[in-house]
Amino acid sequence: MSAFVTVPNSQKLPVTIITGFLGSGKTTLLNHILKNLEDFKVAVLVNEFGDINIDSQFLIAVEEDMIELTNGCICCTINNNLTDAVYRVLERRDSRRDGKAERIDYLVLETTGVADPLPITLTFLGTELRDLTQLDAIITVVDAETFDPDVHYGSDAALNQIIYGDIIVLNKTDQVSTSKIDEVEGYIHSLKEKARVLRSTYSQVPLSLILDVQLADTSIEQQESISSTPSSKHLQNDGFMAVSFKGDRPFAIKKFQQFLDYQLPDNVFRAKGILWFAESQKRHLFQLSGRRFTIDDSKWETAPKTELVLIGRKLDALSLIQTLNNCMTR
Ligand SMILES: Nc1nc2c(ncn2[C@@H]2O[C@H](COP(=O)(O)OP(=O)(O)OP(=O)(O)O)[C@@H](O)[C@H]2O)c(=O)[nH]1
Repeated sequence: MSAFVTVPNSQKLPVTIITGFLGSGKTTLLNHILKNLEDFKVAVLVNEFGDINIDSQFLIAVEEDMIELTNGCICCTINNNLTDAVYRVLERRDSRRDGKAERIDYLVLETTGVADPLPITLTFLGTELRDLTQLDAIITVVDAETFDPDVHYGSDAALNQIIYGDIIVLNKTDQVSTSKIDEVEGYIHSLKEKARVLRSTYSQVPLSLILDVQLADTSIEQQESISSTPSSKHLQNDGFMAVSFKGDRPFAIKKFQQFLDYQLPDNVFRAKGILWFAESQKRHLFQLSGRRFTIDDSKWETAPKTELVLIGRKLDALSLIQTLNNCMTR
């Protein structure tokens, strides 16, 4: 690491952090950026919560924990140590194994929905990464549909996501009335008076408003006392937990439907995964956020299997896994 020397601003790697509560639309925003950032080569850092990496299902080739995306950009998992992951990207930009330096123009980091952005921000502003990277902005995606002050005020991470967001993307506006959108925007302004709010559906915001905007408040580092030193080694989860389920037999559709209708505990805020149903030849991508879920079909590229992650507070992991086991065909 000490091989790096201080570099001029223009050579620092610009960094955008995407944060936001569970299921708000962060990966959707990341995909929007990757699809529309022509002529830029982006490195993406993803920090999945739970031990099954669902978000990387849209990725193609894997080289160690660095992944080449379909559009030539690269993606790297954080695996609990953010600083190391950033250095892996910087080292790759500096020189690759074949001796050729690689062009990387931008770094986008997607946090988990339960991450407090402050320690992550301080990792960029309060360590030697400050000399190698340029924090551009923290973008916070807020779900206009499931935004609930009780949940948000009960979670330091969720509150800090809004308070430290330089830009707030108020997403899923297709799911709610204008008055609810106004109400949520009112809450956001009550937490952060001068918040810049962009309303969106499917996180479709103009990239010129969110990237290379130089909005990051670099004084955060001075404002925060030494007591909140960057905990980049262990990203904290604010009381949330993830339960992972893998099934090597298919689910019976009816049983899984019953699970969703009657057995899914209220403290599950978010679930996502790949589902294998006995009654279908297809691979089903399952997304649940709040009480709403979607299932999209695609073709199996691998042997069929079920992989599901459920995220919430105080989950009874054993009972959830037992219930899901019972959804599988005998
Ligand atoms: N109706 C609607 N659905 C949306 C919108 N934006 C995202 N979604 C859906 O909401 C679900 C969650 O979106 P993601 O982008 O995966 O959310 P996330 O914030 O990355 O989720 P986690 O990282 O698991 O916390 C997916 O099924 C998306 O397709 C929107 O504006 N409207």
